[in-house]
Amino acid sequence: MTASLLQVQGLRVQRGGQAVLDGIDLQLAAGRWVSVVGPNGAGKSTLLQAAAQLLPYSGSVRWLGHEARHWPARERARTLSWLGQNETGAEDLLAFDVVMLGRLPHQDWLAMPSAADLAAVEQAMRETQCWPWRQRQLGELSGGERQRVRLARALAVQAPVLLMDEPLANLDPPHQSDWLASVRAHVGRGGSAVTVLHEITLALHADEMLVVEAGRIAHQGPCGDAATHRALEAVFGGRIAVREIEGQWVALPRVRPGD
Ligand SMILES: Nc1ncnc2c1ncn2[C@@H]1O[C@H](COP(=O)(O)OP(=O)(O)OP(=O)(O)O)[C@@H](O)[C@H]1O
Repeated sequence: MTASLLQVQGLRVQRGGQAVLDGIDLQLAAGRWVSVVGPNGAGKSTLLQAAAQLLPYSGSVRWLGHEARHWPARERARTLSWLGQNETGAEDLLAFDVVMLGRLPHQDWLAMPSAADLAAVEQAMRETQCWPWRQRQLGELSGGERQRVRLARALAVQAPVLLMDEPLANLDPPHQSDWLASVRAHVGRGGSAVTVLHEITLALHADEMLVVEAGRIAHQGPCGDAATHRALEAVFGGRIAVREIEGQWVALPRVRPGD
């Protein structure tokens, strides 16, 4: 039997006095990559943030069998690695120190980084190709370079679960491909990943897709399924068409629905 990654029941989240999510039920299996897609404002980030315990909610969220509310924070932080959308801050920290923040859940209070911490940071910075500028301040780096440092921070946690909201923001195509390879390798080692993506063609490389629309899960299914492609086209008002090109699923823009 496949292990459960996430079980959500009756998830309800209010923002600005409005119910943004109102009674979401969801089950995800472990050892897979799930991409979360949908129009602006649909509630994708809210879903990920509430599941990660970063927003107040009502209902039940269980990760790997743990009721998330009662899960000790340190254990949770070692298990769920979080990368938020448009993160800012830490601009005056060296890139190396930003990535080392990913090791906090493994470190004792005021302890020096261990050999394992240093190795994890170097490995993550090499994986996202930001090791050469480890001694530069985050604020001196370009948007894509900063994002690679933040990705390295998330990878340095060496958590079994990656939760990433818009991880490809500002990344050029080669680094987007490198990110795909990182996530695939993570899942190949038995890890799980849940990622919000606007790059639909890249999101179609995942194992499974959650299509979110107006605060509800409009569809959940394998990325290669025709039903998933129909749901995707519908949720974007027919403004994309999913086609197979050279063995890959690709989302083509449509100027007008039906073109
Ligand atoms: N801090 C906030 N205060 C009030 N309302 C908010 C807040 N953040 C988001 N919302 C609202 O919650 C709804 C869902 O927002 P959310 O960020 O989850 O959408 P999203 O699907 O991730 O969108 P996008 O694709 O634009 O990132 C939107 O209507 C948004 O306006």
